[in-house]
Amino acid sequence: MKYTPEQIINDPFLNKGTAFTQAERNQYGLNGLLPPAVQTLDQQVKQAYAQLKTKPTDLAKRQFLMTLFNENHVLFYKLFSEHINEFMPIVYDPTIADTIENYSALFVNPQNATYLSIDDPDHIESALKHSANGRDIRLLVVSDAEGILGIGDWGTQGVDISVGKLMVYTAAAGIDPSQVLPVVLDVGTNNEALLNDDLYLGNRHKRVYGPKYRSFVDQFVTTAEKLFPNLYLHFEDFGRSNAADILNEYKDQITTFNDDIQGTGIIVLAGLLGAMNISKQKLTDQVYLSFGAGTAGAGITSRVYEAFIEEGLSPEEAKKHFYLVDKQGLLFDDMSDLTPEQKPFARKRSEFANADALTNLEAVVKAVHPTVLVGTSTVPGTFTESIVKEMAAHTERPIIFPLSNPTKLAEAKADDLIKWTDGRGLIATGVPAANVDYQGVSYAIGQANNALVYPGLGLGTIASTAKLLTDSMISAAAHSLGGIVDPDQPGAAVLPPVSKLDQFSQTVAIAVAEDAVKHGLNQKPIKDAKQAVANMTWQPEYRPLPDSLEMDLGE
Ligand SMILES: NC(=O)c1ccc[n+]([C@@H]2O[C@H](COP(=O)([O-])OP(=O)(O)OC[C@H]3O[C@@H](n4cnc5c(N)ncnc54)[C@H](O)[C@@H]3O)[C@@H](O)[C@H]2O)c1
Ligand SMILES: O=C(O)C[C@H](O)C(=O)O
Ligand SMILES: [Mn+2]
Repeated sequence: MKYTPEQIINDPFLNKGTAFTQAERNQYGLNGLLPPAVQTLDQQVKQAYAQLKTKPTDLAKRQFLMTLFNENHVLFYKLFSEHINEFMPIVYDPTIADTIENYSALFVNPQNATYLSIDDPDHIESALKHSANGRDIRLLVVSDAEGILGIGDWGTQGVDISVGKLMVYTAAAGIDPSQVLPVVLDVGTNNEALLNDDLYLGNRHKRVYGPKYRSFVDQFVTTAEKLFPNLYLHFEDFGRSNAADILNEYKDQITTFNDDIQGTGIIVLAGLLGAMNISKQKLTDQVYLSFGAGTAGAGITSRVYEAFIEEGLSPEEAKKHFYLVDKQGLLFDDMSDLTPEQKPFARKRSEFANADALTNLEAVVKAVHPTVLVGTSTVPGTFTESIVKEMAAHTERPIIFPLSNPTKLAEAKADDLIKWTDGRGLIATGVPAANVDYQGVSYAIGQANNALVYPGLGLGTIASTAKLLTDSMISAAAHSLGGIVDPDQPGAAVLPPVSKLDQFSQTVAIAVAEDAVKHGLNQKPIKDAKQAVANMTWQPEYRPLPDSLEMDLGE
């Protein structure tokens, strides 16, 4: 394909805006298509940051940043990487939830995403091909948007979670933005508000389930694998009835990852290991209670359980440490509506004198005395003062992770948890939380969000050319985050700070790549996993336009 000068300026992968040098303006026919001044990338970054600062709300800031992204990827990522701590909550969770809820009304640009419709499976291949436009796609994030964060079903509007997750991959781990593709599978929506909204941009019918749905997903997976043979396929925010089934179907065949199940499992395990470093306790002495045992809750439980086994417990011994609470209360093995992921951790009624009364969190906390309480229930405010105080009465360092996103759905707020536990709580939240000052100590609150690990995990897996993503690689990722925080500092956080996300993403990536190579999963020869990760890491800086670029200067 030949480019016209205009097309270069309008292609976010090529555009440098005012940073095109005079020589480039001469070569590519850009004279007069830009203001005369030639700026450096740093000058552009400063100017864009100043403009961002004039925006009154986080949503307005996000829209400004997305406009920048649509115009110029290098500038967007340079700006993002210089302000990672400040921009994460704007580009990603929690502000991303607002943009998903308002996607159709705010729509201006498809942002190089691919929109696949269950009503039009014949166009899966051409749509993926045309979106990739000849790019070497190595990483694809796909969502069917049935379970966006904790806000439910958002149909086509969920495309923004694929876009947003990919932005974090690049900002955190330096995945080349020209090698990624965000995809939404529009299989309908059960969100009545969307179905009745004139502006809604997705398919206007109920969500399709069953064989037709699965065959659509399969057609998508097969086609994507065919078109992009070196693909790392990331699934995000699928519903509870599909997420684990889909992962189980493909995880032993292709390099694939479910963020809500596996990514969340890694970050929570890493947070628990961080908590153990602080409390000097043993992981295998903990009593673990999951409140909300859906995709994330069951995924985390399974990962932490595996860690107990790795530390030497037998499966029977390990299982005794885990309790799942869902809508029914404590999950018992005689319940007819357990998911396959819940079943292994369901308890026997005979273990309790008052089993039939264990239908709410408070009763279960009283009965089992958890030392770890993880919330993935989507029900805000459920870690109440009396529940937390009851838990804290029976353990020296209560570990409490209210993880439901976005902010409005969190089971508790960090400052309340610090107060209610008299500063003894080891707390992490799903969205960023400010330090909590309590009785002369400043408590740093870790962010137990899968965004702290999925970028490094993906980079390490892709760089190592691993043919599968294994439990061993996942475990390596979870164990790699130790040693960054000083656990003996008063008020230390259980996880490293987001401000260092770009640094520790490299640490995670190297640990994952080394594990893959150690187990012979690499498809291409790799001498040095660390070097392979470094070679794969993209930097936001202007490069010469490709030699292969052919110009149509109309002369
Ligand atoms: N921090 C993170 O990295 C992270 C990662 C994944 C998910 N999450 C959050 O976890 C939450 C759940 O996500 P998911 O993908 O597991 O959703 P899901 O729908 O698969 O699971 C939610 C579970 O909570 C249960 N639940 C609903 N009401 C309840 C109640 N009153 N009491 C007890 N349980 C109840 C549901 O029955 C379901 O099993 C979301 O808010 C999501 O944002 C956070
Ligand atoms: O998207 C996030 O912020 C984390 C997680 O994947 C979620 O679904 O909540
Ligand atoms: Mn998610």
